[in-house]
Amino acid sequence: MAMPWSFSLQVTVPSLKSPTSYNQCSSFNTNVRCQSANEMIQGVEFPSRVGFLGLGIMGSPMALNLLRSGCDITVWNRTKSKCDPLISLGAKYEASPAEVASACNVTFAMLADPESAFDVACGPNGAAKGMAPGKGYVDVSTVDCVTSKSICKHVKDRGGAFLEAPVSGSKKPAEDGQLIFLTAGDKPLYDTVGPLLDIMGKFRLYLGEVGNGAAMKLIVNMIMGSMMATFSEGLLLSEKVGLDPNTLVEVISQSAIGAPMFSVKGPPMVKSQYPTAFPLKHQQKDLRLGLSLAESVSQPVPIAAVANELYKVAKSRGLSEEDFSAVIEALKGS
Ligand SMILES: NC(=O)C1=CN([C@@H]2O[C@H](COP(=O)(O)OP(=O)(O)OC[C@H]3O[C@@H](n4cnc5c(N)ncnc54)[C@H](OP(=O)(O)O)[C@@H]3O)[C@@H](O)[C@H]2O)C=CC1
Ligand SMILES: O=CC(=O)O
Repeated sequence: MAMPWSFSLQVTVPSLKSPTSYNQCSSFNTNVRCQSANEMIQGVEFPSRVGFLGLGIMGSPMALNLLRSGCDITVWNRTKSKCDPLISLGAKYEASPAEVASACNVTFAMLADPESAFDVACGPNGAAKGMAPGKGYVDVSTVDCVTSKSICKHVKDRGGAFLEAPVSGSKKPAEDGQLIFLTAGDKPLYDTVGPLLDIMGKFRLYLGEVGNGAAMKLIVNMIMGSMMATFSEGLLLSEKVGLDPNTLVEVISQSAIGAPMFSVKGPPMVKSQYPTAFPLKHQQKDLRLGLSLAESVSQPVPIAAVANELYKVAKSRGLSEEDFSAVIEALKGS
């Protein structure tokens, strides 16, 4: 049975998994759905109006992919100018999160941190004010479990449904619709927004109670932050002992510890280049939240704790807005 916040469009939805299919979408009229020759999904149920709050590095391409696939999108961002490219492609605009939520059946939020996610959802003009029975709120920001549960409560107090759905994957996966969604919360809402998650991502997981998605995301990023820190040490050590760090990257890529992160970030790191995909300040935030999660269950995480200190040093050296791979700079100069 269709949930109250959805309706059946009975249309053909494109697979947006390759940049080629983006290029085939020449019209951004929200009534027109682009079609790709392969991987068509028939009769998909979409929420009729979709809101998107937070158009930073991640939110912008995610909202763009929804727009390009024909969703009726309404956007809001604290810095309004970031809405303009989407508005010029056919997105609607509302002046506050509350107004977006009020105008839409389902509203996504992609905010920087727990404070901004809470404020945008539950502040004076927050999305919760626009929630009502039959509406859904999907928070895709990386936050801690306590914040997520608190946002959930505010949404539910207004009669809405809530799903936390933090993503794994960075700027490029967001652009390519290749994100991984780690969701938890109201299952009917998960089922309703599934087709939207499939436009933005390649894989989704439903983990049950609110807090489980946030915890999974923080654990993944705690590991990632530690991996990047030790990779940085290895690159610098290889250079100091007279080895070519690019050769180290190559060796790692062929070995059991090979990971796309090392192959993609390694070569620019060797050249001291850190084009921002995942801001260092967000990686440090995730380590901080991961440590707090570990503390809450008395789990020792000494490696992550040391890695966190390194990111704090990098931040103090003015590297917050650089890519998190710039953490290597914190190890230089001795
Ligand atoms: N970049 C990445 O690779 C990934 C990031 N994430 C997570 O996704 C989230 C967003 O990341 P990303 O897009 O990179 O971050 P950005 O810093 O690019 O964007 C942050 C967004 O939050 C908004 N914001 C910040 N503070 C406030 C506030 N006080 N009130 C209202 N809005 C605010 C910004 O608005 P404004 O434009 O006005 O500053 C912007 O829209 C973070 O939680 C991050 O950890 C998850 C996976 C990958
Ligand atoms: O949160 C960052 C990511 O790359 O995932």
